[in-house]
Amino acid sequence: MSENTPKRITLTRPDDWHVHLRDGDALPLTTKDMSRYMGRAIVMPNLTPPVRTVQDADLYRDRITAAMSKLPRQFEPLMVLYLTDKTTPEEIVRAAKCSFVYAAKLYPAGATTNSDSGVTDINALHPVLEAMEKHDFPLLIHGEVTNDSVDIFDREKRFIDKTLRPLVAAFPKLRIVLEHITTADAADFVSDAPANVAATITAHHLLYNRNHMLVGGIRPHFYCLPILKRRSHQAALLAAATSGSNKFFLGTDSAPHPKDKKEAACGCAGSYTAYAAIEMYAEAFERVGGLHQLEAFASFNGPDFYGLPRNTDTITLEKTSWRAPESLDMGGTPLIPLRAGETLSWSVIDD
Ligand SMILES: NC(=O)N[C@@H](CC(=O)O)C(=O)O
Ligand SMILES: [Zn+2]
Ligand SMILES: [Zn+2]
Repeated sequence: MSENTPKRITLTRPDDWHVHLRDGDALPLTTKDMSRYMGRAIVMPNLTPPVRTVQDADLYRDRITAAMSKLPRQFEPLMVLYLTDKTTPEEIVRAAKCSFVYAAKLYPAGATTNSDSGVTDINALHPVLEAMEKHDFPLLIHGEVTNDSVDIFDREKRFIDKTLRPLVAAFPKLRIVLEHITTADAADFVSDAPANVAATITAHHLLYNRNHMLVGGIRPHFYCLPILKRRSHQAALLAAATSGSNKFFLGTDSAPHPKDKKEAACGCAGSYTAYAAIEMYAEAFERVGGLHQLEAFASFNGPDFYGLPRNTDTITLEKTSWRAPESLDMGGTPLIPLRAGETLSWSVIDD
């Protein structure tokens, strides 16, 4: 940390371009945490059953809005369709024309939490991708192959080589966000790709590597997909996020699972960070002397890529430490957030 690190920074209000709000009893907590200072949130559609149609998205958006109605401030939920083998080009056209669906998400079937209804053959999806390209409707991707034979630490790189590179070549105008990137390979691929290809990066992949998850005991709350990689990949992600490139932006991938589903013999993938997201990003950026790049990453690059206006008001962060809660209440079920009980060094203060 350099001596002239600021103790207080004011940023244009950020947005979260990748979050799991879940549904039902989870919504009071997830919408409360998201509403503290985020302007907008790209709401991931991997519910059970998933958000497959504009009508599903409309109803889900109503449930989110209802959960938010008692909160002191609101954020705007930007809805996303979940692509399946049965998605039609007509549904894409409907989504592109409606005012509240902003993208469609590709989950390779079996790649992550609630991806069972995902896409089994991307080649069969070509008519849908053509419609997306034609209507300038962004494609968001969970970029991992699912073959049993591919090592879990190699699944992102393999997806880039096997699927993403050909996809970008076949649909040169399609806007693509490679979500929650975790490797130097992904950072390099996105940096070198044309301007219509971008990536989100989570706070946890900037702050941690696989040693944090596995050395001295197995820590299930660090288990998320794509899995934390080795330290050199973490360094590459930090370099990309703080590089000043407009291709990288904030997406927390905050993904709550009940405590007993994480601390289990076969625990779920996903880490909950939304309660302290910008605070954790500030810590990561500060660690590499990149705080001056935080505003572009958190507040400019996302809306610019999606073709939406930047937020016009601001939030202020102060270097004041606070203790993260040991546990949160997700609709009557305990949820252990990432960093539970630990000290966080940045706070968001009211203007
Ligand atoms: N990231 C995760 O580990 N989990 C996410 C799904 C996802 O974003 O892949 C979830 O929904 O729990
Ligand atoms: Zn994912
Ligand atoms: Zn996610």
